[in-house]
Amino acid sequence: MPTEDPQNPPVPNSPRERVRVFDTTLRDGEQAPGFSMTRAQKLRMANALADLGVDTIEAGFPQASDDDFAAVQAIAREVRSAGVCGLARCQRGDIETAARALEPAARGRIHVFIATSPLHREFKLGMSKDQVIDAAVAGVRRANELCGEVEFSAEDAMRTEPEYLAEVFAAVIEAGATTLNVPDTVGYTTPAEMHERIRYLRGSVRGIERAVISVHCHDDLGMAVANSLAAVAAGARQVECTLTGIGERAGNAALEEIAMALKTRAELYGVETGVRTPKLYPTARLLAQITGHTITRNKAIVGENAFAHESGIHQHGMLKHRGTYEIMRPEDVGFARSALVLGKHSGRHALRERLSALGFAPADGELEQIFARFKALADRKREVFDSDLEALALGRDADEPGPWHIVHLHAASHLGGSASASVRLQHEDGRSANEAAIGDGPVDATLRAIGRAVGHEFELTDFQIRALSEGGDAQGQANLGVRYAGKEWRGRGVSTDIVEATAHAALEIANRIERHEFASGVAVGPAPTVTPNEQPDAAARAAVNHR
Ligand SMILES: CC(=O)SCCNC(=O)CCNC(=O)[C@H](O)C(C)(C)COP(=O)(O)OP(=O)(O)OC[C@H]1O[C@@H](n2cnc3c(N)ncnc32)[C@H](O)[C@@H]1OP(=O)(O)O
Ligand SMILES: CC(C)C(=O)C(=O)O
Ligand SMILES: [Mg+2]
Repeated sequence: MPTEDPQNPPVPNSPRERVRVFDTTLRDGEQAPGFSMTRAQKLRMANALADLGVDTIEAGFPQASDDDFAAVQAIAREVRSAGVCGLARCQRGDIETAARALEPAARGRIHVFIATSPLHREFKLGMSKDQVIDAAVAGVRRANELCGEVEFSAEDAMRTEPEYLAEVFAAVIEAGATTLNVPDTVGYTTPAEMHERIRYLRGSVRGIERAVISVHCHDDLGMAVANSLAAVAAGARQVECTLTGIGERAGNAALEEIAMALKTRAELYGVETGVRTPKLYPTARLLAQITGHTITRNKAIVGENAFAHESGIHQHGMLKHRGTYEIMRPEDVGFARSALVLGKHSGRHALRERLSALGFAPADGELEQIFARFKALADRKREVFDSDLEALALGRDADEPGPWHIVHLHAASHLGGSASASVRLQHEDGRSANEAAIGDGPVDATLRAIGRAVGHEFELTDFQIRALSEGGDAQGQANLGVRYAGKEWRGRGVSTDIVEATAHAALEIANRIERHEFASGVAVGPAPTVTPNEQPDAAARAAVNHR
């Protein structure tokens, strides 16, 4: 049975028990090489985490540096809807510094820790079992004098003798700790071991009913989330995690995976978190933007492929019933919709669906021809885009996209001033166009110049740059969305130069518009969202989008 917890009332109108989310993106996450954030970045991220609905934000280690102190203080001052926590060793200086940084917090928490395992006691700290208990108790007492909430962590708990760990926890509860954290500091444990350890602690620690049991898992063996969930199943009621799993070495348990596992398998765990899951994807994107580390495409929950399907058999299933290949709704984690990506693994069902969304309704024989050419093209390209499909449907060569081609492009930015671009375009009918424009940066100036050259006023609705490879000669892909004639049009361009990639993307859009306007009897402008064929169970149908 779960522990009765006076500090952790059930969510109103909900029969489920609440599991608190303790986010340590800004402390453990930031500790990883290459993930340091500035004070302003940490503050921005803290506000986003509070909006996401985490219960506590571990904002930093105030003793680490003046800037970390200032970051924790600024977050404590500004964030009101989540608790704010600072980490401290069992040393008076660390604890008093943390208390000062947390002074302005609406709900501050000092997180005191000391390692308890034999290896850490003997080789790192040079302390006996009794000395570690004395330091832990003194640290918690001092923190308790200075702050309303005290959490204690037994670093390397999962490699600590269970009976000794229970002794340490009993002592710190007596000293005033109200959250007891069980870290698997080096990601060594397994779900079965974790379950057994939490069960043991709940049954053997004196005073445990007065504290919340927390778990803090690392991912060295790829089991951080599984171990955290095992702890919850055994009665832990706080999980420590980071967005996208950033953290020491292989990282921490990923917040978004825990939140969605508890939500998706609620019948199994019988608990819930306060995480506003539709904010997961945008918040993860913000973190990636701040740290400069992009989210891996196949990452669970927030990766670009999490709701994308390229295989024909899966696409066919998705078009019939989303539940065939998706266990979560994309909108529940912040994606607009599922995506059916056309590539060499796709089949006729998805192809016909996409062609129809683009305004083409080929008869069966015609579809067979388009399908054969589509497969040949897909064998050569990584993905087949709308512009390629249009070319195939119109009987053009997809590798000869025209009618406009770029002959010359020059873009320059001027320090402290606006940027300029000039383009020369050549049309297949012999016309050429020279235009120049200024803009807020070379990309903007290039877009304006191309728009002028082809005679369209583009209203930019989306602009993203994605690295396709690494290194100095990395290829970048520009994805553009523009509104023209009341419709949304998308284009992509690839180059080692992002301005050039953007120019190719803009030209792709211009060419598509022109081809549509030229091709008689073809509806202009694709609807960006495609809903599958009418099904009896409308709620179970997928909303899918083709990229
Ligand atoms: C598992 C974890 O994630 S723990 C958190 C890890 N995070 C960090 O270390 C980031 C912030 N750290 C720092 O900025 C620095 O390490 C500081 C400012 C805290 C300390 O720097 P320094 O005083 O130069 O010590 P240094 O880091 O080299 O060594 C750690 C010292 O803390 C001691 N120590 C380590 N953990 C604890 C603890 N929980 N309680 C008390 N003392 C501890 C070590 O025994 C060592 O003591 P010594 O200097 O007397 O030998
Ligand atoms: C400070 C503690 C909780 C920690 O990060 C760990 O043990 O991994
Ligand atoms: Mg850690």
